[in-house]
Amino acid sequence: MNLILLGYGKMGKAIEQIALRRGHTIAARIDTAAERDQLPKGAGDVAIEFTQPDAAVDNIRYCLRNGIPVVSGTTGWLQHRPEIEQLCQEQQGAFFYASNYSIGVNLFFRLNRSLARLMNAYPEYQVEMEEIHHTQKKDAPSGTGITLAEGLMAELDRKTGWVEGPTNDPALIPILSKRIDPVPGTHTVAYRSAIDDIEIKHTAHSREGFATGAVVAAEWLLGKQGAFGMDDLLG
Ligand SMILES: NC(=O)C1=CN([C@@H]2O[C@H](COP(=O)(O)OP(=O)(O)OC[C@H]3O[C@@H](n4cnc5c(N)ncnc54)[C@H](OP(=O)(O)O)[C@@H]3O)[C@@H](O)[C@H]2O)C=CC1
Ligand SMILES: O=C(O)C1=N[C@H](C(=O)O)C[C@H](O)C1
Repeated sequence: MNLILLGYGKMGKAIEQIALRRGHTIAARIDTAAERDQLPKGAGDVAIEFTQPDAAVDNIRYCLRNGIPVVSGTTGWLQHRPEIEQLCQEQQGAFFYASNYSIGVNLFFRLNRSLARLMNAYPEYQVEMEEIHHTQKKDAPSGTGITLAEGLMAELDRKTGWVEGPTNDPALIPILSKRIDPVPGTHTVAYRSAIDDIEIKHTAHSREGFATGAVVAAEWLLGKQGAFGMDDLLG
């Protein structure tokens, strides 16, 4: 495949390394909307979009309107997801999104939901979450943290929402965000009682897992039509 990298920052560069290793080529490395708008028609087979919260929606719209299948990993814009999915349908386009592309985190998402189902029977445990990332991260809480909270809300009857920071509201899941260099991404879900604590934790050692997952998603998306996520890819 010939890949358009929309966003050539930390993730764009990590994705380039993995893509080249897997035999793909790079059609363009884009860091601004102006550069993107100068792309010739048919410049690449798939775009991989890792930019920033205020740029993602415009980039994804551009791809869908120009018939470019797009894999996005940018976090912090998902309030616009229904609009993007509608545009994808109207344009008969191809769109793939994951808040986290690493296999390990996607296993962790499933473990989180299973543990939450189990904990319905044990109301004496209070659940809380922590996410730690490098200081350049623009959004908080992390997209992965929000996906974990949504998993808890879907399975744990006593939780109806989440909040950033501590809370005394028993219906809300507190998510604590810490920014420490050079952490690529660490997420913990903890159940605490007066007697003991149970914690599950995912620690990324580098960006390799995120980048590999994004390239695999691009390979998988080529030739498909619709809006997809990691559960479609992993089965
Ligand atoms: N889903 C997942 O698995 C993962 C998601 N992420 C998410 O991916 C995003 C990017 O992360 P990261 O690479 O670390 O961030 P960086 O800040 O390192 O890179 C972002 C890049 O996007 C560029 N950019 C800014 N605006 C535009 C635009 N309009 N069009 C094209 N490019 C643009 C920036 O250029 P400039 O610096 O010149 O402004 C920069 O090079 C974040 O939202 C992060 O949360 C990160 C890791 C994994
Ligand atoms: O900004 C990052 O770096 C990361 N962002 C994603 C998120 O917000 O969950 C995924 C990963 O944790 C790294």
